[in-house]
This record gives sequence, C-alpha cells and structure tokens, in this order.
Amino acid sequence: MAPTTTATAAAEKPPQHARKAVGLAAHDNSGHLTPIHISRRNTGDDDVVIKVLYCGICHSDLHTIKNEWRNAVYPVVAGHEITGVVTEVGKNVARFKAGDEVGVGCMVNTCGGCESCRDGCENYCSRVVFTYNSVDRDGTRTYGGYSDTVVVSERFVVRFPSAAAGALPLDSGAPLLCAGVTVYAPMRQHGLCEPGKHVGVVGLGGLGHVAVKFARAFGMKVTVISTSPAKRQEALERLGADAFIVSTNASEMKAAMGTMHGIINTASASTSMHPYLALLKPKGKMILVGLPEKPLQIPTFALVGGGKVLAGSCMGSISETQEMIDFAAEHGVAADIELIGANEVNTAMERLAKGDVRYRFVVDIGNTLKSD
Ligand SMILES: NC(=O)C1=CN([C@@H]2O[C@H](COP(=O)(O)OP(=O)(O)OC[C@H]3O[C@@H](n4cnc5c(N)ncnc54)[C@H](OP(=O)(O)O)[C@@H]3O)[C@@H](O)[C@H]2O)C=CC1
Ligand SMILES: O=C/C=C/c1ccc(O)c(O)c1
Ligand SMILES: [Zn+2]
Ligand SMILES: [Zn+2]
Repeated sequence: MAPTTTATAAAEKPPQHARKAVGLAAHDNSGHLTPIHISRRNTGDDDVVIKVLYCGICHSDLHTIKNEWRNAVYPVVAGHEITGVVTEVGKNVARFKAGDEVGVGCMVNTCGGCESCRDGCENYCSRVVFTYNSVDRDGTRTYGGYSDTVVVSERFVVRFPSAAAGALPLDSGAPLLCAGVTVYAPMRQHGLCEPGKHVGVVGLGGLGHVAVKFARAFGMKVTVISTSPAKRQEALERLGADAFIVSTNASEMKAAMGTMHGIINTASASTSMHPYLALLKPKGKMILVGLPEKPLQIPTFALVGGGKVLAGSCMGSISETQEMIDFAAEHGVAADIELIGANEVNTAMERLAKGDVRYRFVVDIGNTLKSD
C-alpha cells in the first residue's frame, strides 16, 4: 500500500520539516497500521540522525494506537525500542559519529532545568517529551521508531557496546530500550538486585521475561507469577526462573505466601492486587510498572498489615538506560524475540493483544520498511 501524507497534522498546521521519512501509522482507535509519509527535522547542532534498523513492539504501543489511555492524537507512529546506525551528526555532537550503533528509548526531550532533570531523573521531568504521541519543543508532533529515520538530540541517544566490549545484537537488544530499563531501573533503585534475595515477576511478557533475565544476572531467586500455565516449562527451562506459579492456582499461591522481598508487576490488564500482596514478606515491595487501561483497586488491609510498600516506576533515566545496556552486554542479557517484517505489524498487534508472543516482536525496519 502506498504511504499517505499526514492529513490531520497538515490541517492543524504544525511546523513542517524538510527531511522526508516513511513510517507506519495508526489513524484511529482500530489501531490498524498503514504506511505514511512523515517529515523529520533537519540536523540540528545537537542532533544525531539515525537510520532505524529495528524497533520492538511494546504493549504501550498497542495501548496507544488503540487509544486505551485516551491520549492518542492521530496519526500515531509508535515505537520506542529503537536501534540503528548513526548516519549524520550535528556540529556540537562529540559522543557519536556516523557508523556508530545506537539506541533510542521512550523519551526524546526534557526541560533540563527542573529538579528531576537536575537530579538525573529526567524520565520524571514534568515536561518530558515522549518518543511518539507527544509534542516536541518546536511544536511538532513526535513520531516513533516504526519509521525509517529518526532525528534525536544527542542527550537521548545511548551507545550499543562494540564487539570488543561484548556486543549486544541490535535486534534482540532493541527491546531493552523500553522493556529492559523499565524493569532494571526499579530493581536497582529498590534493592531488588541483591544476590540471594527473592523477587517475583507478575506477567511473563516483554517486560516480565527481561526482568527474569536481569534477576538471574543479579544472582537473585526469581519466581514468575503468571496467568498462563503454558509458559511454565519455558520459564523454568529457557529463561531460568527458579519457580513458576499460576496466579489462579490457590495451592501454588498459598505455598509462596510471605516469601518474596519484592515483586515487579508488569501486568498489562487490571488485576486484583490482594493475592500478589500476600506473596510479599513483611515490608516487601510491590513495584507497579504495568499501565492497564482500567485502574487498580488497592486492598488497604493487605498493604498496611505487614508494612508493605507499593511503588510505581516509569521508564528509566538516560544514565540508567546506558548502565542497563552495558550490564546487559556484559551479562549476555537480551530479549527473546520474534523478528517480523513491516507488512506483519497488524498481525503482530493482534497476537500481542492475545498474549501470543514469545516474548517480544521486533520489526525488521531496515530490511522491510520501504518508501514506495
Ligand atoms: N512503567 C513503564 O514505564 C512502562 C510500562 N509499560 C506497561 O507495562 C505493561 C506490560 O508491557 P509488556 O510487557 O510490553 O506487555 P506484554 O503484553 O508483553 O506482557 C504483559 C503480560 O501481562 C500478563 N497479563 C495480561 N493480562 C493479564 C491479566 N488480566 N491479569 C494478569 N496478568 C495479565 C501476561 O503475562 P502472563 O501470560 O504471564 O500472565 C502478559 O504476557 C503494559 O501495560 C505497558 O504499557 C511498558 C513499558 C514501560
Ligand atoms: O512503554 C512505556 C510507556 C511509558 C509511559 C508512561 C507514562 C505515560 O503517561 C505514557 O504516556 C507512557
Ligand atoms: Zn514501552
Ligand atoms: Zn525537567
């Protein structure tokens, strides 16, 4: 199908850029993706131009294209697990050069001056600009990595390690840019990275399976808490989880009560929190990273009794992202992926909605997304 132009954007008259690019866009809450012509800005002094090679499909992409968070502004070109090769840099860019292998995650701009930015937690900047479905500082809408080219300020680009430093593949490494840092950052911040501690992972999807791998790399005991009995064998044998509990199996849940120092909760749909809180030791921590369409109900007695901690966590800072990429390369952590062509994205979205993916779709943008 021939790409369309950005009719909605043109009607709203945002600034238009000179650099032409092609992407895959959703135009309404059917979430159906079709090729589209978009524009990217000319190379600014601090910019890095990247030829996109791979882009992971995060469940946030699916929530957004279907407008489940009620914030989609169409057309939406999603994708924030982006890897590729630098093709050009602006004159102030010192850290990157043409030919470098790099990644871009969930954000492409922040204010730089607020308390969060000054503290190096720019993922909590009140003026954060997300990689897609956001408004950039110049008033244009941001388009993500389901696209052949991205132009990103140097500050939001991370380096993929060279072969000498234990290279990380650009395809299976792409999901680390969102899924990876989203679980790595809270595990580090909340001490769920200490050898011998016991961590639970709710939801064995894109985020969850990477959390299992990081937990193993930290030397922790890790238990998967899943709604899918069919994932048991692969969780234990391929991913190396120490235990697997089906959340609807009362005896398995009872046997694990009070055993976990913390839980990383990646469920993409709203669930009852009570059974999960019961798995925590006194003072154990439940870290929510999943962003279901519907809000959760908090069972106060289950939280307050036992002095349990309920926390949220969103993405990670750029320094945490670079640290996580370097750690992943050193410890051989990457996603289990199904590599697909650009013409397969709609089928992939349908399968993701059903939980039918082991464990991340990655679009082979470089070889399959063509401008005509
Ligand atoms: N906080 C942040 O910064 C970020 C948040 N997210 C959010 O995290 C969530 C997970 O993303 P991702 O890993 O890509 O999604 P996936 O679809 O890959 O995985 C989600 C998993 O949740 C579990 N699940 C699904 N439905 C239910 C249910 N009704 N009850 C309990 N568990 C369920 C399933 O695991 P199983 O079969 O094992 O039960 C499923 O595999 C999404 O909501 C996403 O938007 C994503 C990235 C960053
Ligand atoms: O997949 C990552 C999504 C992160 C995110 C967090 C909060 C929010 O409001 C978003 O629109 C995206
Ligand atoms: Zn994401
Ligand atoms: Zn800020």
